[in-house]
Amino acid sequence: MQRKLAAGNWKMNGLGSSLAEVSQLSTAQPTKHTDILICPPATLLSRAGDAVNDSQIMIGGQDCHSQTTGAHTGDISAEMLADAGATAVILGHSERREDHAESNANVCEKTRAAWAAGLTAIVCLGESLAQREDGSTLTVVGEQLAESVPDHATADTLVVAYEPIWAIGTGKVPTLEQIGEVHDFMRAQLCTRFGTEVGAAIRLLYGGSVKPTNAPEIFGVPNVDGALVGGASLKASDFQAIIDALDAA
Ligand SMILES: O=C(CO)COP(=O)(O)O
Repeated sequence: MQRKLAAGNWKMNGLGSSLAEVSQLSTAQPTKHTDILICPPATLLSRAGDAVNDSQIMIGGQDCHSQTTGAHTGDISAEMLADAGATAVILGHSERREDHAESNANVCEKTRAAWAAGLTAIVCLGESLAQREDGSTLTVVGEQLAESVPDHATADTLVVAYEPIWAIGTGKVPTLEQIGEVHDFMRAQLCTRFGTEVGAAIRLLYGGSVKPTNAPEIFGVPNVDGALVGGASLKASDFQAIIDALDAA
């Protein structure tokens, strides 16, 4: 059985003092079938790597450039993330798509760069509130999935995160039926494109206001293989409760 994944996206939060939260997580009992990933800001990557110690916790980036080196002031390549100890990178988060005008094509190029550096790409998708309300959720998600993910994905190199934009940081969560509908749809699309074996094994994360209180029911939805957690990943006790709920699901 494919392992589940609890991924924490710290976004633009965290100073050296925040590493105490990572150290706290690193002392927990090993999970049975759940991988744990923390994606701190780039400034903390190598120190977070030190703080996870020899625990099972992995470290990831929040974005990478599509090129390996060059004149791109302020950007970070996938190779640099790997060099700093990352094993994965979040790509195409809605905040990147919005703040930096990232298109599906950009995300696709970045995913190729991540793979070339040996990183697992966590490709994010999700509809806006207007798109949810006008009934175009599956069209939008289907197009993002088709265009943001390059050919030749495998279960080791690709994770897909469904994050409805209107659920991020708002405390609003789709109904379990709505989450299930999108996850079933993404699963079917991945199976059609990459074959049943690969498509069934690619992990599908839900993200958007996941908290210790709602995690158990969300993890009970078929085709939800984990979570991409923002705010609740900043506090070790909250993130640990989400990890525990996933490991028990
Ligand atoms: O954007 C998210 C994770 O990438 C979700 O953020 P919140 O968990 O804070 O809603």
